[in-house]
Amino acid sequence: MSTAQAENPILRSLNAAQRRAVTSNASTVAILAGPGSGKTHTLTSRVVWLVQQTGYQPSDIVVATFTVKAAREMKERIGKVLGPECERKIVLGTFHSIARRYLSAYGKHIGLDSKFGIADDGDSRAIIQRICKRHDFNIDPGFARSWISKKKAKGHATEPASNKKQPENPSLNECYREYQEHLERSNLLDYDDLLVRCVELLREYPACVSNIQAVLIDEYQDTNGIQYDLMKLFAQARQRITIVGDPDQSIYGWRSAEIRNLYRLLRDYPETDEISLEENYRSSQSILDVSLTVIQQDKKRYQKVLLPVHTKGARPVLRKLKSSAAEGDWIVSEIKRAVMMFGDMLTYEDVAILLRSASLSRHIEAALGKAGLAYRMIGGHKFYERKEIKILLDYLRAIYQPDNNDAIARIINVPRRGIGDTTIKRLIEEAEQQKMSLWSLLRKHCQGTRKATTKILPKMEQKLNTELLRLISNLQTQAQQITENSQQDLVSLIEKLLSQLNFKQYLESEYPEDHEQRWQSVQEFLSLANDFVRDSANLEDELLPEIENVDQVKDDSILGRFLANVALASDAQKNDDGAEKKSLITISTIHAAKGLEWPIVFVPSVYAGSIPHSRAEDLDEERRLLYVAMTRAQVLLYLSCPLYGSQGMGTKVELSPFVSPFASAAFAKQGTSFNRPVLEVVAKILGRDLPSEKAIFAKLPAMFSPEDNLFPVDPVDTRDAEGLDDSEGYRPKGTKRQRLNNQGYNNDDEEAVEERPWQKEYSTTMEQASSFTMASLPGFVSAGAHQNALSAAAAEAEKAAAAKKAVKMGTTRRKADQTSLLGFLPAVDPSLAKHKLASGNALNRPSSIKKEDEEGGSKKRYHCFSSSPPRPAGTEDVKEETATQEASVPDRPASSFHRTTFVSATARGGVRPTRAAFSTSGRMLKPADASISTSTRSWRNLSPQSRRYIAYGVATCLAVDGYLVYNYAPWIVGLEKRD
Ligand SMILES: Nc1ncnc2c1ncn2[C@@H]1O[C@H](COP(=O)(O)OP(=O)(O)OP(=O)(O)O)[C@@H](O)[C@H]1O
Repeated sequence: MSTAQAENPILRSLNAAQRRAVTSNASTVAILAGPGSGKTHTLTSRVVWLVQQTGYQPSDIVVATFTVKAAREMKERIGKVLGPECERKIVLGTFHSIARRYLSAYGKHIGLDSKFGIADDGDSRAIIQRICKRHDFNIDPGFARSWISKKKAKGHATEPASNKKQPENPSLNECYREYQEHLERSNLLDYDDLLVRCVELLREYPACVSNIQAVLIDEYQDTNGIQYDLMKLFAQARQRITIVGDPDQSIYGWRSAEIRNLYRLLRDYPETDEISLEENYRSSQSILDVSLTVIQQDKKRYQKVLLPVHTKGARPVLRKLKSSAAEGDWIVSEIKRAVMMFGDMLTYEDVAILLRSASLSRHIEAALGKAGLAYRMIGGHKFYERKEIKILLDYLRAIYQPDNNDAIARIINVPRRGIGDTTIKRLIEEAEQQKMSLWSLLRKHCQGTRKATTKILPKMEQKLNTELLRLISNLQTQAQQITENSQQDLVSLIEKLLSQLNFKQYLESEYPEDHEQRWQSVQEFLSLANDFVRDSANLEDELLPEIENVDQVKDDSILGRFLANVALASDAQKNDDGAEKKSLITISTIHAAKGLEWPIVFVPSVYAGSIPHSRAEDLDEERRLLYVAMTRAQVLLYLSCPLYGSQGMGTKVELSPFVSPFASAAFAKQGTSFNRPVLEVVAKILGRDLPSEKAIFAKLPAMFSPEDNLFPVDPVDTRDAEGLDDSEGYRPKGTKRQRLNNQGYNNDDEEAVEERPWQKEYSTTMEQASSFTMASLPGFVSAGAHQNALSAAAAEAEKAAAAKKAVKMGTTRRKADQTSLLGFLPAVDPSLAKHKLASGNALNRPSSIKKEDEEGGSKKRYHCFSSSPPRPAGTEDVKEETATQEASVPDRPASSFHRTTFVSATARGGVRPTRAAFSTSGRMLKPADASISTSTRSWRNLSPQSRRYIAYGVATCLAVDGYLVYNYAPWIVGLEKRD
């Protein structure tokens, strides 16, 4: 390296190979390297180098990334070095967003109306579904959708019929043709069209990219055929291309990503300067070792070196849990433990939970919600997919582009205008048959200029005319004014729309149970629109550079740009950039986590059927997915596997074959002890300051367990042995738990406990997250919202229980407002009763405190051990218990079942009593209301089986109610006899 290079600040943070890549003079540079080796870092530095040292104009550089999030991060990094002015000028974004900008500016040269809209996935699916139904095609609409998409991705979009290879089902071609016609009529482009039409544009009108000096592509291994063509076409003027990629991280095969593109590049550009980066800067050595063990099972892969720069660090964990619900609870407890034990050094922001599929989020979300931990989701459904927001967006789409049939169809009867689904369907069909837009058809109907084949009653016509057509036409005028008159803005347009629709009242009548939350979302939508107006006030930022003699359309409609921004923001959550940024745990699909990193990563549900996925065609790609997930971790990596899958206790699962061969050798069975040496290594890898022991201990809450010992390490399937039923703490509405009498319960009508119709706590998954999303953080789900959902579900369950009780009065002596604890039973793992806490590894005391003790100073109890007091000898119940071998539940006054560890928070050394009172009929009492305890039978008179059930019920109540929240592990709970 020359002295000039050594002094250059861009190069100072790079190793030799990275520097070579950044400064290479070759036209084509291919950087192929493993995860965490600094590929993105190098690519960003090369952009800076090309601007600062080579003298390229920022607007002559195109940088394509794979996700919106990655684009934003790269922009930020570049902005920090080159300044915001330069950052804005670089054409940087996803392939789709770059294509949209070019099509909007130059699309007229290929006959495209610059006011085109974007059909998102939902729109495409709906259109295809209608076509299949209309023609009675014997094809699955989902399959047709992906068939069409694949075809377009492979670059055959413009001539579907010319494909030599006949499709298995000829209806597919017909469906494709109609679908395409429909999009054209509605002036819509779907995601694939954006790329296809951009290829067409750049081929037919190369002048529009004649200024491009360099094209840089991140995550190259996931580009597909059409993206490869685009890359080449963008670079056609100077042929300068830099790509970074890793074949081991190719995970988008299902989206037609072509790993072969790597070989194509080397073939098409034989002079390519190939550079490999061999040092991993991200992860600890043990995380890297275990990740490499996973990927090296693929013998066909392209071998490359990847060496850790960091020390070993904590051993990755592979934890087995009884059920998916227990897995969620364990993840929560482990997150809390890590955050607490690292003091302020780690926050919830440092934690990611990466899922093979979005539907696996349900148990995790439930556990986080129960614990009150806020989180954000990436890769699931988003803010813009909430019902109320979709309605507003459809109105805005209709205003911007009334020929958008789908948007019009969705709002014809929203708010209700008495037009039924059948009429709407007929109208759409009529419009499609007449090859005219729905909007034109409706106008003709209402103006009486068309003899309708579809009958609409005159009353409906009038409503349509006054409520929909006039509204849209008026707002169109206003939208036009926004463009012409800067005084009018997008927000006021939306406000007018809201008032004309009486949207607040509409939400109140349509969604009486959660209209307030929905109205809050609407407010949030307004503030997003406001932010958009503010951020894109300068239209120049959006424009491509002027090229001599090349005509460019200036997309000056802020509404159009706002809608495009919404459509293309599908894989990004807008971060809250407000002053008080909350520390949020991230839940993400593995796909959406590509290119990102977190200090702590959890990969739940590592079982066959989940990863590899049961429907996956390419096992190697599934292995690469797991590899991508594992290599996102910097210092702590946790894999977990329940005994039963997320479908419930009926689906026993096996550990993933990708880890089972070396599970015991490579992984720890439970979370590491966070002792000082471990903390120090973590601090060193992350380059953060480690708080003092004293500072950490001062913040530890009472009853806090410093070890990962709240869940059995080897859970046993006690289902059959215990005769418990097989749910996981929730069951579908209407199904009944087995009566305890059948289980040998004391056959007395007092204990003939009636069912509580316990509902599952959460119906949300990442796919249906909209109803649980917190208004103040777009796309983020608040724990509060979950709590509300939980309370609502519980209230409903209570009501149903009371109603049922009214019918069955006499079967139980519980009062109407009392609920059976038995509803909670199966959520508690019976095997825990036999669980022994690990010896040793108790929490270390801060050295200063030890010293104080030794010197006879004030005796602060920083930790203590409790164990069960000796049993009262010779009592009747002890005998009974011995006789029946039911030793799992003690029959003595309140105490712990097992020895356990806890920490006192008070200087007085007091520990909150670990006991709970309850009435025999099942009502759990908190200490505060102990005086109203009305137990009619003594504990002693219950059978051991009954006691055990009640014990578990109480234990779970504690967890659910949040009482003794740090101590909710069931075996810590004591029982108190009350007569
Ligand atoms: N030379 C370097 N010195 C120190 N840290 C580095 C260096 N190069 C990269 N890093 C750091 O390593 C981490 C990983 O870098 P980066 O995200 O660029 O890797 P990557 O190869 O793109 O990873 P992946 O393929 O997994 O997305 C980042 O935190 C980055 O700041």
